[in-house]
Amino acid sequence: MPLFSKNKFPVDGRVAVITGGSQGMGKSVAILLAQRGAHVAIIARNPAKLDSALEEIRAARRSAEQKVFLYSADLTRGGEAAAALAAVQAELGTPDIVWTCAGGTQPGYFKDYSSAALEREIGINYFTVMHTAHAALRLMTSAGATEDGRKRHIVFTSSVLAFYPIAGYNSYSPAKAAIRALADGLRQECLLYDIDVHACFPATIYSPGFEEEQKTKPELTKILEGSDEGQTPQQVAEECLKGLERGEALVTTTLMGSVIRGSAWGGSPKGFFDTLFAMVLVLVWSVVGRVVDGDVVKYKKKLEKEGKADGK
Ligand SMILES: NC(=O)C1=CN([C@@H]2O[C@H](COP(=O)(O)OP(=O)(O)OC[C@H]3O[C@@H](n4cnc5c(N)ncnc54)[C@H](OP(=O)(O)O)[C@@H]3O)[C@@H](O)[C@H]2O)C=CC1
Ligand SMILES: CCCCCCCCCCCCCCCC(=O)[C@@H](N)CO
Repeated sequence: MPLFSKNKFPVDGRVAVITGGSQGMGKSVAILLAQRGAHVAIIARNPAKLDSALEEIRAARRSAEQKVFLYSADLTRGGEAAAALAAVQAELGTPDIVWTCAGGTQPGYFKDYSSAALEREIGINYFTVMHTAHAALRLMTSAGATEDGRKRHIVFTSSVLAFYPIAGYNSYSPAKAAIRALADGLRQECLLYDIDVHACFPATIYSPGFEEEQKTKPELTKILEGSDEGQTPQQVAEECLKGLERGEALVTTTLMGSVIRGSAWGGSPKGFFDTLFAMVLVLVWSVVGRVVDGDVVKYKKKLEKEGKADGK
């Protein structure tokens, strides 16, 4: 292996926990890590979906020595997250990698949600991540350093919407932005413990969750995200892993994702080209932001012609 390509995210022989590992991106991440030699535990609510995913993960293993495990829990509750991770520790050992993929949204116009629905979206997209990270960090820190001296990792799954929130996702993007903030702050704090913290920022993933989204997604939102080609869950898992292997703190999975992130780096760790990108994009966005807002105004005028209020 060339000198400068040292893998910063080895998974071989390590214990990896994936929340939301029963379908979509989470299942693809679990399969990919099993193919690379990890012991894999998945956590989600629905036991039947967990069962069938675990069979696929078991079949993907490189060797029969690799252990697999599932645990059904609602991670919006702190107690269940702690119990789930304790069960993984008892079965497979202290987690070396905890990767949160649980999340999801029912897109819509903000005013149309009930207050309870808005709270549910924050629960699914932020509380699950917060509780999982909290429980993981407690286990990891009380277990002390790893035997082989390799770092442990906490990986979050956010969305490009954390950097550029668009109309129709306002129940969801704020939680994804909160994940980005947690990743940056916790990364700094975890320098104390030799634990790396990362966040991944996919754009459209053609997952079962995405199929559900399409049922309530406003036409305007479909127009705004129309330029995004989308990726399969497998592609997203592979791109995330590549970024993690390069040692990136914030990982994007497409060029468009890097472009959107380029305008929003703030104090997050970045490389040389990322810095150049950021300098250029601050200028580019003064045009792009206006163009995209212009699309919304165009859509409004179209609706007015048709005598409709907001496209519904
Ligand atoms: N699809 C997309 O276009 C994009 C998605 N993302 C993000 O990527 C991640 C994966 O998305 P996607 O592949 O679409 O996922 P899916 O919506 O297809 O699957 C979501 C997974 O999370 C689990 N889950 C949901 N709620 C909870 C909960 N309260 N406790 C425990 N597990 C839970 C689900 O299982 P169960 O229901 O049984 O609990 C399922 O395994 C999400 O965080 C999503 O927000 C980011 C960018 C784009
Ligand atoms: C120069 C810059 C050009 C930028 C143009 C703007 C394009 C916006 C694309 C937004 C894509 C939204 C993906 C949503 C992913 C997601 O998280 C949901 N599907 C929820 O799961």
